[in-house]
Amino acid sequence: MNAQAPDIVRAAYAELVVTDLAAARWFYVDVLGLVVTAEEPDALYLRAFEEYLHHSLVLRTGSAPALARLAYRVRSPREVDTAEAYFRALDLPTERVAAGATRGIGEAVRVEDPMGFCVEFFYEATHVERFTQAYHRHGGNAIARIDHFNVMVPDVQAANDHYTGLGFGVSEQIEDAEHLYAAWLYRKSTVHDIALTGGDGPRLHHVAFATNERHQVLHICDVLGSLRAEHHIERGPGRHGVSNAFYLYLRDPDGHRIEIYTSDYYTGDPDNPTIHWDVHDNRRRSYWGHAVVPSWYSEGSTVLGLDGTPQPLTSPTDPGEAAVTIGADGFGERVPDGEGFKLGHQS
Ligand SMILES: O=C1C=CC(S(=O)(=O)O)=CC1(O)O
Ligand SMILES: [Fe+2]
Repeated sequence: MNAQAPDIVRAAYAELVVTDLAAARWFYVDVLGLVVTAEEPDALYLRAFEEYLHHSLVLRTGSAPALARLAYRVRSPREVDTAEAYFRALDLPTERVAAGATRGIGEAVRVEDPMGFCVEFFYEATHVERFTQAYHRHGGNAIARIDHFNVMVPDVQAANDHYTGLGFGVSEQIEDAEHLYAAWLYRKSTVHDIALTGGDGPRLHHVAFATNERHQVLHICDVLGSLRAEHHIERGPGRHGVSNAFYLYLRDPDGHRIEIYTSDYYTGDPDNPTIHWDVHDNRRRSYWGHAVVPSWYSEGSTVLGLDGTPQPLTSPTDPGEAAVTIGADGFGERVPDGEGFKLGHQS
């Protein structure tokens, strides 16, 4: 009999390894405006304004940039036990960690999932002051909360199946008749808590934070411009096809990708339909047809396994999205309405 999947509430925090904590502090606190919950000589614990759990991002000093782990909150302490039983039944490397293994987080279970990511499941966490209406503290770039993780995997279908097995709904997919190129899956009532991007993996593609309004996304761009730090902007601002969100992608001083994201949509009804995008639809990733900078498809962060060592990469066996897409989000030639997609000439 299959073990019961844990009742996962949402994507809750990520721990990133950074090589220069002061530079990371400048980016995440001075530029993005995240709140410092706690600070140690080799670690920062950060949260966004609407968050009352201890943190949604841990930055820890290390010799090379990496994703240490992704963490999901579960619905009760008992669900931590359920998670442990579920992953042990899958015969995956699993360990129980005591409260305080991560400052501000209670007892948790950590697993190396089938894709090679270290993923933690917890319930108990220290509550701290919530600054939802502390408008005197918000900058024009106020970030509300963590929204989702995006990971790079060589087999999107297998990763999709792992997460649906954990009870995630599928909100959107990019596909053709032969292949699933990307997928977005959710537990909370938004478009996703986890997105799967095809490519060499396991790698972290990005961690995304949500703002409540588009002007806060735009203000981050203006702040970076005024600081002559515009090189941290990788892609956007723009409107996604998938998710319908208004987006901006940044690269932090170590190259970790951070998305700032707002205005996706509700997915909370049990019959929420999956949206299927044809891989040839140029609007799928940028609804206005803007080109997607090649680094957005090709670059990601190293991932540490449960033992803390970098995970080796595996390449996809099937052709990737950029290999099969005509136009690849570029300046395609407009085809008469109703005759398929705006197809362009791939450079
Ligand atoms: O959050 C996201 C929503 C949509 C997209 S995409 O570029 O529109 O596919 C990427 C993304 O996964 O970062
Ligand atoms: Fe995203």
